[in-house]
Amino acid sequence: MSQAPDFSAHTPVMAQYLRLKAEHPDALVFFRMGDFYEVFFDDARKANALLDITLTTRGQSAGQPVVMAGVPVSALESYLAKLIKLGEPVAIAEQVGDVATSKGPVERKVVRVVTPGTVTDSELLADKQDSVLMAVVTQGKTYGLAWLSMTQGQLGLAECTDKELPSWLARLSPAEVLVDRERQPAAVLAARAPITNRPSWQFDTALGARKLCEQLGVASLAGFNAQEMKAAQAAAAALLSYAEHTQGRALAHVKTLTVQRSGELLDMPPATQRNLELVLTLRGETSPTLLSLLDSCRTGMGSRALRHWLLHPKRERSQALARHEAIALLQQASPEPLREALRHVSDVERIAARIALRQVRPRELTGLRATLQVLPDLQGTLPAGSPLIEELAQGLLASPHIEELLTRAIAEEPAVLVRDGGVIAPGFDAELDELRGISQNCDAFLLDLETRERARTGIGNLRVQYNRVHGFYIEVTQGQVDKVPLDYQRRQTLKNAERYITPELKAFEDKALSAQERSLAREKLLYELLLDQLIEELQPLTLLGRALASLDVLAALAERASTLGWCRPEFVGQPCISITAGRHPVVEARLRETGAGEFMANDCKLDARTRMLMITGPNMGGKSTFMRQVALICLLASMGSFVPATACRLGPLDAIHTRIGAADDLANAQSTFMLEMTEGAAILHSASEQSLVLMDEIGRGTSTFDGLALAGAIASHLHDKTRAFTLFATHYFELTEFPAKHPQAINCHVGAVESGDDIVFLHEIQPGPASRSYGVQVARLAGMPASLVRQARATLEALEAKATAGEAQIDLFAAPPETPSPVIEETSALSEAMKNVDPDTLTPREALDLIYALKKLSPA
Ligand SMILES: Nc1ncnc2c1ncn2[C@@H]1O[C@H](COP(=O)(O)OP(=O)(O)OP(=O)(O)O)[C@@H](O)[C@H]1O
Repeated sequence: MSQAPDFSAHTPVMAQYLRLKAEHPDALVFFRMGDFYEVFFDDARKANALLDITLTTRGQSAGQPVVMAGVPVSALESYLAKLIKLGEPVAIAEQVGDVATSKGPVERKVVRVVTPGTVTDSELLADKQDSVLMAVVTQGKTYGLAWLSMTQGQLGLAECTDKELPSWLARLSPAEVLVDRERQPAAVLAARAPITNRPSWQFDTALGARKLCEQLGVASLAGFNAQEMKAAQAAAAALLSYAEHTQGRALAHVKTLTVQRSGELLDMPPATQRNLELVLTLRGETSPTLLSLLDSCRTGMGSRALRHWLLHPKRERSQALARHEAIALLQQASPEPLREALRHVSDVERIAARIALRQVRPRELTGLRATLQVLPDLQGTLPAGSPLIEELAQGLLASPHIEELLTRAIAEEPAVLVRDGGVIAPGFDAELDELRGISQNCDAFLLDLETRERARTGIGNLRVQYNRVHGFYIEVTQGQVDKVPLDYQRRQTLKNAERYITPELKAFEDKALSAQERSLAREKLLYELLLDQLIEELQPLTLLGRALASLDVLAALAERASTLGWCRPEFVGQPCISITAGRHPVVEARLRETGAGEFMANDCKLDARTRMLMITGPNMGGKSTFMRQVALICLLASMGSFVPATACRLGPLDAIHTRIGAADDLANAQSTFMLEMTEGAAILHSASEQSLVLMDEIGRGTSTFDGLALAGAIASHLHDKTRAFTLFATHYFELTEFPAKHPQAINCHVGAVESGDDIVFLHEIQPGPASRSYGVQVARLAGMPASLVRQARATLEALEAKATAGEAQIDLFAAPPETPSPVIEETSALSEAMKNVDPDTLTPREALDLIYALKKLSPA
C-alpha cells in the first residue's frame, strides 16, 4: 500500500486543498472559499492559461508562495462551459461543514466532477444534442462498448469488430471516451473525441456484470440478453464506476439498458454519415443538413430523439412501419394541435435526470408542473388507430399525483435558487408558514411599536427602522435626544440623529432574524424531502419524457411530410429500390430558399435484374445529387419517416456505403488517392447483396489509365461478386461499355444540352450513356479566361482525333488472368535438367535413371 502523502508542513487550508487534489490528480480542483472558487499551484497556472484569469499569490505554505487564481461563484457556469469545451475535467470542492461552528478550516468535499461526458447542468448542454459518455475495451478480437447518456438515464451495450468500431463511434459521437490506459484502441484515437484514461483493472467483466445488475436492480443480465457480452460488461464496469465517481452519488435514474447488436442496425460507416451530410455538412456546420431540415421539433428532447432515430435505423422494419402508420394518421388529422400542445412542454427527460442527481432547480420543477398540467389537452390531440401512438399515450398517464404534489409544494413563481427562499408554496408546511409569518408580521409590529414609543416619549418624529448592518433601531433627531427614556441604549450616532435599541426591540430582532434563518433552513429541508418523493417517481417521469420526445418527433415528421410534399414509403420482401420522382430534400430546400429554380425529380429503379446504374454526364450535371438522394430516401424510409418522392418501394437493406470524392484527410496524413482506395476497399469487403453502394468517380485521384483500370475492376467486383445495388458515377467514357458485358448494369446519364458554346444542365436522369463530357464548357461557365478555354478546346480535339485513330481495344472488364500455374516453374525445372544432358555420353543404365529423374520433375 502506498502511504498517504504528508501535508503537515502546510497551512491547514492548503493541507486540506492538497488532500483533495491528491484524490483528483487529473481534474482542476475548484476549491470553494466564500464567494469564490479558487485554484492553486499548477492548477492555477493552467487556469490562467486556459481561462485567462489573473494569477496572484496569497502568503506562503510550507515555505512556498501559494500561487492562486479564482473565479466568482456566480460566474462558475461560464468558466465550466469553457473548460468542458476544452475537454478539461473540473472537480468542484464545496464547503460542506458549518462555517460558524468549525474549528480550523471548514470541511470541504468534492461533490462532483464535471467532465465532457458527464455534464448535467442545463446551461452547459446543447438543447438538441445528448452528451454521451462511452467506454471502449478490447478482449481478443472483440471490442466491448458501453455508453451512457447521463441526462437521459439511458445505458447501452454493444460488441463489435475493429472494422465496425468507427461506425459505432460515428453513430454515438461520444462527448468523452474512457479507455484502458494500457491499451488505447486506434479507432478511438482517430475519432478525436476527448479521451479519459482509466486503470486496466476497472475494465473487468465480473465487476461489470455485478455493477450492471445492481444498477438495473436485476439478478441476472439474461433478461436483456446481455449475459454473454463479456467485453461489453468489462466496458460497463469502467463506465459506471466513472459515472458514479463524477456525480459523487449513485445514478438513481439509470434503470434501462439497450443492447444493440451489430447487424441489427442499418450500417452507415462514418464516410456515409459524412458524405450524406446527415447531421453535419462537409464543412462541419450543423446546417443545412438532413437533420436541420427534418428538425421542426418543439422540444429539445424531440430534437435529440430525432437525431437518434436518424442515426440508428434498424434493418428489421417493424419499428419503421409503425412510425409510418403513426405519421400518416397524424398527417390526416393535422399534427398542428399536438405541436401546439408541445410548445408548453419542458425538457422532462433532463429534469428527471436532474431530480435523480439532486441538482434540479425550483423553476425546472415549475416547468415540469406546467408540463403535467397540459397533458390532458395533449392527450386529446392524439389520433386513434396507431398502436405506436396508443403505447406512447400510456406514458402520459403515469404521473397525475406528481402534478398534485408539485402544485402543493412549489410556489407559483419560485426564486431561482432554494437558498434565496420563497420556493416552497404557502400552506405546504405549517412550521414554515409560522416562521414566515413572524418575519412578514414585522412591519405591523414595527408600526405599532413606533406609535407606542411616540406616545410614551412625546417625540413626534421618532422612527423605528431596520437596516442590514445595524438591524432594528429607534431613530431620534438630535434636537429631541433629551426626551429619550432611560431604557434606550445608544447604538449609533449620526450627524443629525441618534439611533437606539430597547430591550423589547432587541427581543423582537432576535426572533425575527432567527425566524428568517430558520425559515430558509426549513425550506432547504423541505426541498430535499420533496426530491426524495420525486426520486420515487423517476420511472414514470422517465417514461413520460420518452413518450413526449417520440410524439414530438412523429408530429415533426408529419409536419415535414405535409409541408415538403413527401410520400409514405412501402416495404417489400424482394430486392428492390424503386423510387418515383425522388428529390434531394436538402438541395431542393436550398433551391426553393434561394429562388434558384425548381428541383428536377428523378426516378431510380433497381431490382434483382438491374443492380447497377452506370451514371455519366457533365460535371455539375447532378450525378452526385441524384446518388445522394437515393441514399437519403432509403435512409429516411428506414428510420420511419416519409420520403421526398411520389412513390417509393424498398426491399431489404443492410447498409449504405458511399465513396464520394472528399478533401484530403490531411489530419490523418492520407493522400486523396490513398483515402479513396482505403474507403473503396472497405466497401468491397463489407457490402452485401442487400447493400446500397454509391461510387462517385472512383479512380479520379490517380493517372487516367490507373484510374480507369481500377474503376473498371471495382465495377466488375461490385457487379459480379458483391452484387450490391450500386450507383456508379464516372467520367470515364470507356465504362459506358460496361453494361454491354454485365447484364445487371445499365447506362444512364444526366441530361445537358449545348447551345452554341454554352451548356444547359437539365438535371434529368436519362437512359443510355452520355454523348460527351462538356468539361471545357463547364470551365468556361466557371469563368476561365477565354484564351485558355480556346487552347483547351483545340487540345481536346487533337486528343480525340488521336484516340479514334486507333489502338486495339482493351477489354477493361475481362476476368483477371489466373494466377500463374505451377506448371511453368516445373517445366522450367525440367528444361534446366535437360540442359545438362549430353545424350552421346550416356550409358543405357544412366539413360534409364535419367528418364526416372525427369519423370519426377515433370507435371502430372
Ligand atoms: N435534380 C436537380 N434539379 C435541380 N438542380 C439540381 C439537380 N441536381 C443537381 N442540381 C444542381 O446542380 C448542382 C450540381 O450537382 P452535382 O454536384 O450533383 O453535380 P455532379 O454531376 O455530381 O457534378 P461533378 O461531377 O462536378 O461532381 C447542385 O448543386 C444543384 O444545385
